[in-house]
Amino acid sequence: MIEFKDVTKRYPDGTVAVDNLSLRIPSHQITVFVGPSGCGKTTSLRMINRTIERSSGTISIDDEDINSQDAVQLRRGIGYVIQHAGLFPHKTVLDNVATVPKLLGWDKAKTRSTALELLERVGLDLKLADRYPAQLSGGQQQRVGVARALAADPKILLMDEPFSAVDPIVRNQLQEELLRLQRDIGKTMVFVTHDIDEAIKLGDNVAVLRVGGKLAQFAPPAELLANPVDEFVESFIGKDRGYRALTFVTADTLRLTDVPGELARAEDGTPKGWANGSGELEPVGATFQRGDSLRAALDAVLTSPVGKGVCVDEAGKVVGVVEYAALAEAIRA
Ligand SMILES: Nc1ncnc2c1ncn2[C@@H]1O[C@H](COP(=O)(O)OP(=O)(O)OP(=O)(O)O)[C@@H](O)[C@H]1O
Repeated sequence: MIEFKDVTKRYPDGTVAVDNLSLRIPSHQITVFVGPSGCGKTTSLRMINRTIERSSGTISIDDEDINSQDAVQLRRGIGYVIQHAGLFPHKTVLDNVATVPKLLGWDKAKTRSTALELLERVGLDLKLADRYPAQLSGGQQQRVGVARALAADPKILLMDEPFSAVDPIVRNQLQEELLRLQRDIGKTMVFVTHDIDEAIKLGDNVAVLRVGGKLAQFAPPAELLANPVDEFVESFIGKDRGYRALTFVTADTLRLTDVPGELARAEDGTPKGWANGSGELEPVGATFQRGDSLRAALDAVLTSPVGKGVCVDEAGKVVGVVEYAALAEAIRA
């Protein structure tokens, strides 16, 4: 656990970037700092690895004050990923990833095998290992940045707007990959973004900061959407919060009805289309599974030509359909 207790950062010109911040960042989860420009997200993050020193208060990692440790030693146990990846331009991808292992004096063979394994883990084609950063796309550079930060197997990973310089499609892929990676590695991640959707998607917990470096709310995303503490948080979360909150409710208990005759199925049980009475099949629309969210189920209903969402199992076989009424019932519950 990383704990901030009454932490304040006042820069030499008098700017108070972080004001009396207290919060507990749980281990093995993703905690996101989000808020408008200049609210102290980066300052808060960088105080954890002491690239910025706090003015007062304490920050501890697993109950040990970070100021009682040597700053260089501390930083070696904390991975750090920044916007534009911050790769060394004159080093190959492999050498970038191997930076910390080399500093730690690992032997060549172990360094190389670890670097290659990490590149694979973050979804990079190993053919790119000998390229230079300028020969990669923005998304690929970010993956290298994550691999480099993970190279010495740090317990903590700090990420400062790592995905904000790439286009929305790549950004979405990188977010999905980060969640997949986190399921494997279970690091304590602290992630900074100004994008509330990114915060809600990635965070197990979200700290919303307001300008002046004050904590407005610290809560899991579902709670933030359901119960914003004040108008600032509510307006920062934006519109559609009720709809977006459906992401955090599973479709497990939805009442399904039997498969109607009009839903044509292939031999393997997968849906083929809705019969429209004139001998043609209309596309099924989106489908959902039991473990998906109510939002996915609602999407299935809305994209269905007959207003019935098709529920499938893992193999894609139809298990039932859901109608508006059952969905409305589940949403109200
Ligand atoms: N070295 C510095 N000297 C003086 N003021 C600074 C310094 N670095 C940051 N600040 C100020 O501290 C406040 C918080 O900055 P910080 O970079 O932590 O915010 P942020 O939330 O990460 O912003 P952004 O989303 O724009 O990156 C801002 O008002 C900023 O201008």
